[in-house]
Amino acid sequence: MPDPSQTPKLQLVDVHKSFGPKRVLAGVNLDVMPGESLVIIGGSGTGKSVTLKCMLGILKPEKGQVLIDGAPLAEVDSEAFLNDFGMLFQGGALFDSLTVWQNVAFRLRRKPFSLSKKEARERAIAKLARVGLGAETADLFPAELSGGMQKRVGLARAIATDPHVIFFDEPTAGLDPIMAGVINDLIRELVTEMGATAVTITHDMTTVRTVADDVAMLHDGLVRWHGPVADMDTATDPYLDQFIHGRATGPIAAIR
Ligand SMILES: Nc1ncnc2c1ncn2[C@@H]1O[C@H](COP(=O)(O)OP(=O)(O)OP(=O)(O)O)[C@@H](O)[C@H]1O
Repeated sequence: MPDPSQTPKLQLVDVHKSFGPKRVLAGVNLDVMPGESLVIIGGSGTGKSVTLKCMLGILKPEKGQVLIDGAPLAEVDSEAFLNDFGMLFQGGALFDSLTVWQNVAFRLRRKPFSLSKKEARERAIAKLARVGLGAETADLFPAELSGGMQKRVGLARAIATDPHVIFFDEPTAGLDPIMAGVINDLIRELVTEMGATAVTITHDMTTVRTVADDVAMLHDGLVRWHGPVADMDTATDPYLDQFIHGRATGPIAAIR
């Protein structure tokens, strides 16, 4: 379990982000402790992806700060930061023209890792094995794989460099419920065994229950509820209650 006296690995402090007149984040505060798995939930368009992009430095907040290990993201060596994180993209985002092992090893062949082709292939095959894919998949192309296998390859790529921070963007999108369960279990196992800090965005409640230590719910530009996953079901917040039970009626308007 994370130690609360530690400096958070990632912090959003009063983050504001608008697009023209559209205010998306209106003062978001979030701490993610080292080794913690935070899952961010919220309805469509509530700003989960925008929050993730602010954490990654892809979007710049107009106001507020993103801190990495207590230092402002703007002052962190961005290359070192980027080299220490892994990401599972929604839909896999594999390179069609590269084989499975080349996809997994993509960053390993580049600086600062700079593995030889032989070392990179060996590492890729080991990571594929970790996500349940045999060496026979290494030389296939992504188009030859099922959606679930592609997701596993995406996971192998996300962990290829043994990162300390991993982001999962809608990890079960497009998967059937059984495959979604397999991927959720695998994510939880990997995050625990690597001791990594993980941030997942999803609206899949099964992902929340499998992957989260802590849950943060975004609504109307703010963190509406943040707490341990074990407290989620007994929390009295009506917005959280409506969301986690998928009720059509409640404070969240069903038509947005
Ligand atoms: N680059 C952009 N330019 C203009 N508007 C944007 C941009 N990025 C996001 N938005 C708007 O910000 C709002 C929040 O979008 P975001 O993608 O973060 O939502 P989300 O919670 O991830 O939704 P979903 O669950 O549907 O993926 C949306 O209204 C979206 O249209």
